[in-house]
Amino acid sequence: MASIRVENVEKTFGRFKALNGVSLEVRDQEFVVLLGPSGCGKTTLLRIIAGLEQADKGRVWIGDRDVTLLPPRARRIAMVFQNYAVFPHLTVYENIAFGLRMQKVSPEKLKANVERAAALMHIENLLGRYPAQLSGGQRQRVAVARALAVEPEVLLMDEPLSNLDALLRLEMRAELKRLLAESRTTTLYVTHDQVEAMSLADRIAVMNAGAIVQYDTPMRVYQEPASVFVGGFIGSPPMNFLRLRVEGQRVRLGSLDLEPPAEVGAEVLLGVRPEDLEVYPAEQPQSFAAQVLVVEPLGPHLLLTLNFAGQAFKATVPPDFPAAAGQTLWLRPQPSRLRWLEPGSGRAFATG
Ligand SMILES: Nc1ncnc2c1ncn2[C@@H]1O[C@H](COP(=O)(O)OP(=O)(O)OP(=O)(O)O)[C@@H](O)[C@H]1O
Repeated sequence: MASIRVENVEKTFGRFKALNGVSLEVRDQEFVVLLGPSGCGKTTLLRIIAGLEQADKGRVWIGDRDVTLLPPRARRIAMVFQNYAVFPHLTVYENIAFGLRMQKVSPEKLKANVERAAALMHIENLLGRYPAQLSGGQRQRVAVARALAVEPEVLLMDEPLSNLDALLRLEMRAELKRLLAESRTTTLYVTHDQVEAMSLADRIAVMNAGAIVQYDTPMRVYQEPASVFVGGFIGSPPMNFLRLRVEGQRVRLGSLDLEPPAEVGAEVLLGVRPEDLEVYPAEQPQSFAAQVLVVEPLGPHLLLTLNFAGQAFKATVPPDFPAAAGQTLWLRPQPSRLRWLEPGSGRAFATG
């Protein structure tokens, strides 16, 4: 097992800059998720680490080895792809053994590694079957077992759950979390699914337009997004951003009198998550009024869309909360959960 270090990697396709000076460090045994919208460069970064793509600039280390110029097979990595390509004409055993046969390991080691990887993925009883006789989730586990069988120093995974239907995907997510925790392999995992990223990662590297825009634990990324982009990309519904005027270093929001960071200009964005707004049917001290535009019953809660001074935002309330379109409600944000951001750049102000 080993750490991964990427330093200042750039990659251009024609005139399109897919990676714009990316640096990233994944600690030994850490599980890091690369998260971002389609086209932001996640797969390109993973392929550069795997050696399937050459960077224009920058370096890649695995452990203390500079692998920048090494071919994929010399990097001691294993990859699991979206379409996980298990070979249909080979049994589960032979699928898992595939990489080991390529490496020409001894028959004893081959058998031991296949059995260990199969046990880790809990598919010992399926070794004699062919892929056509497996469920999607089982095939997925064969692909992960095959990757782990070669004892890679790092495991690279590119959207490994995206071919599964929604329910199986949910099940496999928890399975994978448990199984990979047992294997303790350093893992870099690509997804555009923010819930998957939150669920699996020790740390999330959020990417946008060829750059890493925040790298932190899931809870920090969720509660303290570095920008409007991150707050909007993570969380469903996303974080609300209210544009407010600053007067005499204060921001008035209904009867709330807030102190923004010292560096603010004439306007500021106030970021607050829907679940961090307390909602009341009658006027309260330290609150602001808003009109209900839409009520959506979602089961565990009602999702409200409200209007404050021409700006729409969301809040959640318990399912039995009396809310109807057209009504006025009063909202009080939890002070510790407020986020101040700069309207021009969308960046969060540093908090103390
Ligand atoms: N071989 C290539 N030739 C030209 N452009 C490419 C090539 N590979 C990737 N790109 C472009 O580089 C950008 C980043 O692609 P990449 O596959 O890394 O994105 P991604 O974040 O993984 O997206 P997705 O989630 O859709 O897979 C995209 O705009 C893509 O079209």
